[in-house]
Amino acid sequence: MTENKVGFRIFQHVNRADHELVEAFRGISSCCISDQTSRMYCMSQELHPLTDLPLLGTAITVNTAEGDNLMIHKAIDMAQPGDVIVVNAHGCKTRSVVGEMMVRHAAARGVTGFIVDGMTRDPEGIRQAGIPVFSLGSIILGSHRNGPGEINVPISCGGTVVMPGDIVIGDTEGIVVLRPDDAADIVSAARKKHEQELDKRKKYKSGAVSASNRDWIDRTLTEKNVPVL
Ligand SMILES: O=C([O-])CC(=O)C(=O)O
Ligand SMILES: [Mg+2]
Repeated sequence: MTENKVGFRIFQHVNRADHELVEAFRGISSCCISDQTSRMYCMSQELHPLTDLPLLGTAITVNTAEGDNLMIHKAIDMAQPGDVIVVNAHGCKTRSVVGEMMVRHAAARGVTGFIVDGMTRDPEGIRQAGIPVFSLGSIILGSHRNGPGEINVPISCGGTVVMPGDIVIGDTEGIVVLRPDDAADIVSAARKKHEQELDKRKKYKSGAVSASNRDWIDRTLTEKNVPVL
């Protein structure tokens, strides 16, 4: 029998979404992507963006003990360019688990963002570090470095399941998580919606009163027998 290491172990292999598929989402707003998932694959808005940079990449997942970042440090060293480090820190608000130096080190290794369901610190330094970071907030207290924790297991982050290799897309609106197998079905519809919105924006700016078809409103009200008194 092998020694039981459940809760304190590292999986190295990640089935990352194809680079081209990931890149196909670049520039599309997270809202337009979310709308193509029946609005079912978003993280909680409690995860705040510390920067206004867009986030895009494949997930490396970390399940870490409250207030401990040993496994996050290890994940930074294991990450490949294009990875986003997604951390379940169990919503712990009494201690940070990621700070500026970690973010800068990760960015230098090609990591494209962090999502931390827990606290970060050094908010100003993180804003200057050049990659997007989302967290529950900032706190001065630093992290322990003892474990336990796990790398590259399915995790919960922002109330959503994240699997290693998933596509994560974020901006100031929020964060969407996509299984690679679902992503191809979503991308063209999401881009179409995004482009329609850009077009409508132009029309509204130029003074067009009705840039979109409004028929559905009265149709729905009629279907529901809503009296207009
Ligand atoms: O050292 C840590 O654990 C967190 C931190 O403050 C940094 O990375 O700058
Ligand atoms: Mg620091």
